[in-house]
Amino acid sequence: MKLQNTSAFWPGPTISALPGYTLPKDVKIVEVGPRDGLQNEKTAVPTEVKINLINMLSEAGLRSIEATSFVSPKWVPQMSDHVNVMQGIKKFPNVSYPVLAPNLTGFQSAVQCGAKEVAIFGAASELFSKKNINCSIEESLERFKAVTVAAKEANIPVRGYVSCVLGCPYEGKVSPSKVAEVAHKMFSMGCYEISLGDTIGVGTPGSMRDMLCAVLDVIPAHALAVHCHDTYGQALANILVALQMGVQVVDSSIAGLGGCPYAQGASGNVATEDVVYMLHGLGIHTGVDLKKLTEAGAYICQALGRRSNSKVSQAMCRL
Ligand SMILES: CC(C)(COP(=O)([O-])OP(=O)([O-])OC[C@H]1O[C@@H](n2cnc3c(N)ncnc32)[C@H](O)[C@@H]1OP(=O)([O-])[O-])[C@@H](O)C(=O)NCCC(=O)NCCSC(=O)C[C@@](C)(O)CC(=O)[O-]
Repeated sequence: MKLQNTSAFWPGPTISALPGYTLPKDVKIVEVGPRDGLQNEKTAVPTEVKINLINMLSEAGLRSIEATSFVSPKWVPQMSDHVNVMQGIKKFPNVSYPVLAPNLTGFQSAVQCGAKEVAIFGAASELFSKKNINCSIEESLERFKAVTVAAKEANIPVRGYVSCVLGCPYEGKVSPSKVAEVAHKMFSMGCYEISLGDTIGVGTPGSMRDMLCAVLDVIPAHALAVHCHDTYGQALANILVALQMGVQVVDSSIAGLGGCPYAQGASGNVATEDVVYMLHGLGIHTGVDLKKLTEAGAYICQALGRRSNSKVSQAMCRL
């Protein structure tokens, strides 16, 4: 696979923030491909491929790369090689390699393997919480409390996800006030950042704005991230609205890989290549090298035997 026209992006004029907000000059991308991108793959992806991918993503200048999950192998078999992944990757200085930990068991195993950051993951929808982590929202918050207490003692930063912020595969509409309530509880227990997940990619710029309005009443913009799946092709538009409301952290997945095993029909996250192209085009700094990023995307697509979901990669590579 030969890369073509890898410098073919044209920075354009930037845009304004929405009234009352500030557009960020620098955006941190949290690369979730090795975890969210691969967790739903039906056949086992070789551990060596996962390690190579993470190393290539580190080389590309990403500052945060979610490496794996310390969840039950019965629930998500694809992540059962978490120990070998964590021990096999090169740990670049100034790069964080967070891992998912749903409970104290997961947290303890993660720390034993050298994890320096963990992420807990809750939901704004009762039914999704039950399907995904086998407990109610209230019970999940109890488990998360135990993780945040242990993490504080171990000096490990904790990121918090709230899923289904713009809709749930089982309950449909989710109210912005419920998202704000769960996000605030997780923030109050010590999460340094709350990532707001449009798990099934049903949001549109208006619903993103309304949800963020509610959350920004209780959590400052600098402690928020957006995590948009691209099922209906709305992810970049939704991210743009979030940027215009001051959000400085965007989750994305190399080559647009992914989907949640407990959200049938949901497609992958927005592609990292497409987010980087948009941000650089707006004059927003990411520290990411787009050429190296597309090479990482080409590598994983070749290993999985599939075409990239990234429009930018498709444009840059003759596949
Ligand atoms: C939360 C549990 C573990 C509860 O699962 P459970 O079955 O209710 O757990 P349990 O506490 O009853 O224990 C049952 C067995 O699991 C073991 N166990 C208990 N905990 C662990 C652990 N951490 N790691 C390994 N093993 C564990 C435990 O030791 C026991 O073993 P046994 O005695 O039967 O041999 C399960 O539901 C689970 O693993 N769920 C994970 C689901 C998942 O990973 N979903 C995808 C990630 S979320 C996502 O993608 C959304 C996101 C984050 O990207 C944002 C967005 O897009 O919205």
